[in-house]
Amino acid sequence: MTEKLSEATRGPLLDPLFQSGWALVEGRDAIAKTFSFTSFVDAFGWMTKVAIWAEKWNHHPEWSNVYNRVDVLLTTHDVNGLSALDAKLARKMDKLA
Ligand SMILES: C[C@H](O)[C@H](O)[C@H]1CNC2=NC(N)=NC(=O)C2=N1
Repeated sequence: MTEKLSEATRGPLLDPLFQSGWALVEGRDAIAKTFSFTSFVDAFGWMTKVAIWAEKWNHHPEWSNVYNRVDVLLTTHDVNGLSALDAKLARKMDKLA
C-alpha cells in the first residue's frame, strides 16, 4: 500500500529532485517541473516513453503539453499527497528527458 511521505522520509527523496529543477507546489502536497524540448515531436515522444512507465507502475502524472514544453505535476491521489511513487516517476522523467 502506498503511503504519504512523512516529514522524516521526504527530505532524502525530494532533495535530489529539487537539485534537478523540481519544486514544491503552493497549496498542494506535490512537485512540479517544466520540461522543454527542441520540438513538439520530441516533447510528445518523451511523453510517450513516460506514459509507458506510468502505466507499468500504475502511477500517472498531471501534465500539459504546449508545443515543445511539458508542464508536469506529480502527486499521489490515493493518499492525497506525495509518495515514493512520485519521486520514482520524477527520477524516470529526468532520466528520459
Ligand atoms: C485505480 C488506480 O490503480 C489508481 O487510481 C491509480 C492510478 N494512477 C495514479 N496516479 C497517481 N498520480 N496517483 C494515484 O493515486 C493513482 N492511482
